[in-house]
Amino acid sequence: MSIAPPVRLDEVVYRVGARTIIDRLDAAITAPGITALIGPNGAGKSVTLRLIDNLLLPASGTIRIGTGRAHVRRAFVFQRPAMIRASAAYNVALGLSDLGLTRRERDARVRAALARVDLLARADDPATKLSGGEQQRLALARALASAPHLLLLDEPTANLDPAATEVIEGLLREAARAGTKVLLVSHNLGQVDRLADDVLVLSEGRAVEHGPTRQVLSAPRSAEARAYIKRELPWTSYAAAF
Ligand SMILES: Nc1ncnc2c1ncn2[C@@H]1O[C@H](COP(=O)(O)OP(=O)(O)OP(=O)(O)O)[C@@H](O)[C@H]1O
Repeated sequence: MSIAPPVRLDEVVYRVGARTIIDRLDAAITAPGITALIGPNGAGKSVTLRLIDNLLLPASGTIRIGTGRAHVRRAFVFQRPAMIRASAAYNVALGLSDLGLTRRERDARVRAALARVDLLARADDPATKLSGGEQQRLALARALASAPHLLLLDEPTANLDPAATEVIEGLLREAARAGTKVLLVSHNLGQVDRLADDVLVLSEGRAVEHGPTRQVLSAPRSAEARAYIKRELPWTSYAAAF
């Protein structure tokens, strides 16, 4: 059981050329559990995840993860998972290389992770030959195998059928219960409603709202959040609230 690390963004700015993509973003994601990042296309959700994972560097502002006392193990599941041309099992094992495990421990973890996403039977198949949805499950297996303190996911179920989506949602709940802090980008507000403890709404590179899921989805306070959520509402149980 790990302790979910807090994630704090303070006046974060990210630019590409002259364009400001993230514009003085402030957010304090301090509660454990699952936090959803929502907002319209181009709002800056994926860039924010990459900034949190240190894959991008802000032009200014600060990002603090954890309390500074202990190393925070992170894992990222991208919207389009990148697999190397090797077996599914090898792709999962890659995520475990710097954990100091024995070969036997590593193999056991790989097998357990593959079983959790129902891909054990495909362990020896080339990862690049798996379907898009299978690769997405494999990416989650790779991420979970390292038992991360912080798990960042960008639309992890976008290509999955409903049964596979349910499996993934169950695994995310389980990880959060075990103490992993989960940050999830999703346009599926039904999923956000099912999974998230709190919701951070981004619009034009800024955080326009952050609160408990029920409150944000049923009674958003900002005009931007209201406009976005209203359009997505037919998929949720909140339609009647508007
Ligand atoms: N390297 C880059 N070069 C140019 N523009 C970029 C770059 N990275 C991101 N952007 C732009 O920044 C904006 C925010 O991108 P981001 O991918 O974070 O949006 P998003 O909220 O995740 O959107 P979506 O819901 O469509 O996935 C977009 O307009 C995107 O085109």
